[in-house]
Amino acid sequence: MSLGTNSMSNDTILKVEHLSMRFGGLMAINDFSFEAKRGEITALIGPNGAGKTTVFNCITGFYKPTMGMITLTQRDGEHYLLERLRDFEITKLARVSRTFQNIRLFSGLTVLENLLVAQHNALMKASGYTILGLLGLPAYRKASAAAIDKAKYWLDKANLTERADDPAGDLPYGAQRRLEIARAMCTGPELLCLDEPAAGLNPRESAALNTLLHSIRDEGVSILLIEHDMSVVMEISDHVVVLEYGQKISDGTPDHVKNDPKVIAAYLGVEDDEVEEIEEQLDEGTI
Ligand SMILES: Nc1ncnc2c1ncn2[C@@H]1O[C@H](COP(=O)(O)OP(=O)(O)OP(=O)(O)O)[C@@H](O)[C@H]1O
Repeated sequence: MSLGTNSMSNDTILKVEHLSMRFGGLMAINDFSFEAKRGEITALIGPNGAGKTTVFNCITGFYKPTMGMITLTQRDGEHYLLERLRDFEITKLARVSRTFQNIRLFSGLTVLENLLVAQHNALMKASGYTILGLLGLPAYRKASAAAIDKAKYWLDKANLTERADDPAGDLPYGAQRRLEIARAMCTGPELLCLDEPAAGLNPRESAALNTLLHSIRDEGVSILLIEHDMSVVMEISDHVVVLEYGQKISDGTPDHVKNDPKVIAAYLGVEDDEVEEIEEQLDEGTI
């Protein structure tokens, strides 16, 4: 649902307010709020089962939240309430794209074809949805050339130009991950949501991923990611939000979060009364 424009800060691309998600008797997300800033990489982290994927699924329309409001503000100030949109509308209207934990490419199509298929909707629109449009309309020819240019641009950014004509399924794992992200970029998102993009990557592939994510951010596209690999999170994120048992326990810069006793306790699996002890150890510099 588009709300038009209003005075909310245009620096915030995503505002999640009082989000709750119940599965039967389990409150997977409980009154969770955070903001992601435009042009930043925001990481959502937390121990296994903390609720990260559930939050992602609420933002991208796979789940309808039990309660709460999720506002996406585009560059031109247009607002969308994501919890009221269907998943395809979230991609098409609100311009939110996502990737999944498990790679979902068209493995029999070439690398280039994967990037062109992602632009199918824009091309069909330019054709006027007619065969004559496909064959002769100048608008279609222009859109088709633009689609090829965009595909070439993201092939280059993802360092995949040399593999453009190879089947996507033949690429090494890390290259498939970059292709998935390049494909998402071909849909022209304002917010890119990545579910564990570094999972299973070797250090070289991880470095190539970081380069790609930085180049996406440098174009002004905002990134929200779930990631388990702390070295990736600390290296590439501008802002980190930490979830535990469906609730926010920390929110700030990577440095702030890294030194937050509550976060250390959550990751070490200690009880609440041991947090003070960790605080003392942090002050003494013994951890
Ligand atoms: N569709 C569902 N039905 C029932 N329970 C669910 C469903 N999806 C998630 N849950 C539960 O909600 C809680 C949060 O799960 P979620 O997958 O969001 O956590 P996570 O932080 O992404 O975990 P991980 O790091 O292991 O992927 C878990 O207890 C999980 O079992």
